[in-house]
Amino acid sequence: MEKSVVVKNLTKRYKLYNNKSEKLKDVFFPKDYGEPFYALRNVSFEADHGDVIGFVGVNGSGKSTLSNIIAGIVPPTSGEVLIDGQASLIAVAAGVNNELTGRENIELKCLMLGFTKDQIKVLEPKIIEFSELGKFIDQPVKSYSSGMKSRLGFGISVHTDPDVLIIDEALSVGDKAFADKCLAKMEEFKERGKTMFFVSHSIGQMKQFCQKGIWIEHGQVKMIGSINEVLSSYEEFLKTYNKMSPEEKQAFREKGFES
Ligand SMILES: Nc1ncnc2c1ncn2[C@@H]1O[C@H](COP(=O)(O)OP(=O)(O)OP(=O)(O)O)[C@@H](O)[C@H]1O
Repeated sequence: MEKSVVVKNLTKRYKLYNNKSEKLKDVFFPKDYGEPFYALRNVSFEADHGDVIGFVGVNGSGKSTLSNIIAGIVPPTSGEVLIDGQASLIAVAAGVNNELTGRENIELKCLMLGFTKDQIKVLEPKIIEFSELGKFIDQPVKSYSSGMKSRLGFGISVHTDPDVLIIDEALSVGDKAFADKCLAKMEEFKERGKTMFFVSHSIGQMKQFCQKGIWIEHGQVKMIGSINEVLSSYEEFLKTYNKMSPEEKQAFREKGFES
């Protein structure tokens, strides 16, 4: 494949229900129940090999939905994502099974990615050392803090060498020392020409790390360009957005309801 990632006309529609009974009835009468909500609408873009692209947008604009679909964790309602190789997502709430221990998660994820038992024996100690989880590695992940889950997810993703790495807010929950270690690893990936998507509310990290930016608003691409261009327009918009009352902000975010 010439491009690293091709995203074509991606739409994700959820349905919102007022209660559980509505959700059940929707199975039988899908036209009558549930209010459609578009988390993404006709999103298209391409990434070249080695691109480091930041997704910006206010809360609820669709950045995580897009990240999850690119990683293959959430199916789109329509449209498609083509990836040259394997994509891996690092996010606080994704990719790890809460019922399993940290070690079991490492083994499961590596097996799913096609690593042999001998390869896993080599990888496992490296992932454990990177994650700095100590004896918690043999505790179920449901007992982990969000920072600990992020450490485990980060450790697994960077050591399994994906072709495309998606980092969704995973740095914001760790402490500074761990975030620095992750940023160093991400720089290493960048030097090796990997394609990366980065979601963060930290404008500073975006500027430091990304070359290109995609601004998502109401589930649609508002702007694609160099990271400096996109961030300067986005920061300009934030000046107005930040002055809105909580009600006005909510009304702005809920625009996805309009079909
Ligand atoms: N499973 C779901 N069911 C219904 N709505 C959902 C679901 N997942 C996400 N959404 C909605 O889709 C919209 C986009 O959510 P998403 O998490 O992609 O936003 P985001 O840009 O990543 O926000 P944030 O900056 O707060 O992380 C939100 O309005 C959210 O409520």
